[in-house]
Amino acid sequence: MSTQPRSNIVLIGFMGTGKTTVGLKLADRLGWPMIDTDEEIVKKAGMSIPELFATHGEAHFRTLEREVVRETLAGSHRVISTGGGAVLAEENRACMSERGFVAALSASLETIVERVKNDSNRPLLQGSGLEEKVRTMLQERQDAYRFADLTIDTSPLAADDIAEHIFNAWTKERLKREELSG
Ligand SMILES: Nc1ncnc2c1ncn2[C@@H]1O[C@H](COP(=O)(O)OP(=O)(O)OP(=O)(O)O)[C@@H](O)[C@H]1O
Ligand SMILES: O=C(O)C1=C[C@@H](O)[C@@H](O)[C@H](O)C1
Ligand SMILES: [Mg+2]
Repeated sequence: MSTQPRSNIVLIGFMGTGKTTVGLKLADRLGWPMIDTDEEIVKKAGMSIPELFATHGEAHFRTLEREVVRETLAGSHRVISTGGGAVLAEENRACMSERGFVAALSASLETIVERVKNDSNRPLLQGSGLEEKVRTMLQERQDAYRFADLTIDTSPLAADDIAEHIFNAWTKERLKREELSG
């Protein structure tokens, strides 16, 4: 891997917490490209995420996701917005921490339901009982997001302010690292 450690910013968090929306703003602020792992998977597979789940199953989706995480993090100076379940693989968490500054976006149950309820692009949330599905998955996954360098509750905040907050935290960490390395 490249000799530049942690030279990317990685956004993690549950579906609907705003990783794609905030990632675009942050990339704009930094003048870096923004890469969305879900979009890279769609390109690789040549089909949408719902089609991919329906045709090849979730396990195959997760295999492609691990490949895409590894490939995108091999680069530097990128904002990488990840799929909500990418953190479930230990291999992905290790790669994210090694290669990037990791910001976790969170949101209340009510906010998440409100943000995702009219979108049919998330196969794990289709069918009835959306609120119960989100509640269960949030509980199951809460520990997987804890390795982040920073966590922000996005429920009351505008995407621009979240991007600014991450930019400031990342700048602080970079200055500290530069000071330490002399
Ligand atoms: N801070 C915010 N305030 C209000 N609405 C927001 C905010 N962030 C995102 N949204 C809206 O919530 C919806 C989901 O956002 P987005 O697609 O960025 O989430 P995501 O974390 O990338 O989800 P996924 O894990 O499924 O890719 C979008 O309609 C977006 O416009
Ligand atoms: O939380 C998840 O497991 C997922 C989130 C989305 O971003 C997509 O990666 C896919 O729909 C699975
Ligand atoms: Mg997204």
